[in-house]
Amino acid sequence: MRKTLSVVAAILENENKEILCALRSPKMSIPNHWEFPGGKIQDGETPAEAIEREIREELKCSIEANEIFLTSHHDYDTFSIDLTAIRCKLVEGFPTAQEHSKLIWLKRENLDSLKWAPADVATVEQLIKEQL
Ligand SMILES: Nc1nc2c([nH]c(=O)n2[C@H]2C[C@H](O)[C@@H](COP(=O)(O)OP(=O)(O)OP(=O)(O)O)O2)c(=O)[nH]1
Repeated sequence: MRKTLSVVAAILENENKEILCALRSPKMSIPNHWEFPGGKIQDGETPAEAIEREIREELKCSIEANEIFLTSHHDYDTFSIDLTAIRCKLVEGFPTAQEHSKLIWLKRENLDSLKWAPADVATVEQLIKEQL
């Protein structure tokens, strides 16, 4: 049976209203695609706990999970993903890439210039739409 991953992703906005975008490295699954940083929810974790842990591990900074922005489902060829995008606030430190190839802050209207992981397209569209 096809596996469904439960994944959380952080929507982090800076004081210039730019959103943090992360480029998956050639070594990661779905390589060379942009995503909202995050990862798989572990057993027993709430989505908020999962995103706070993932960002601590992946970007070496502390965030606080605020509200859920969007939940979406996407079928890849070999697995499916339930993606929960959560609005988050930076509380300590500054995001630095550990595994990602690159981190950039982008205005919402420019988000669609990147090659996103297919599961993220719904979230990107909602972010762009929200601004109009
Ligand atoms: N973190 C994150 N993952 C995403 C997004 N969109 C998307 O399709 N994914 C996929 C990529 C991965 O297959 C999965 C997330 O798990 P992960 O980040 O722990 O993936 P990984 O395979 O690099 O990690 P691992 O199994 O090697 O520990 O969800 C997104 O916006 N953020």
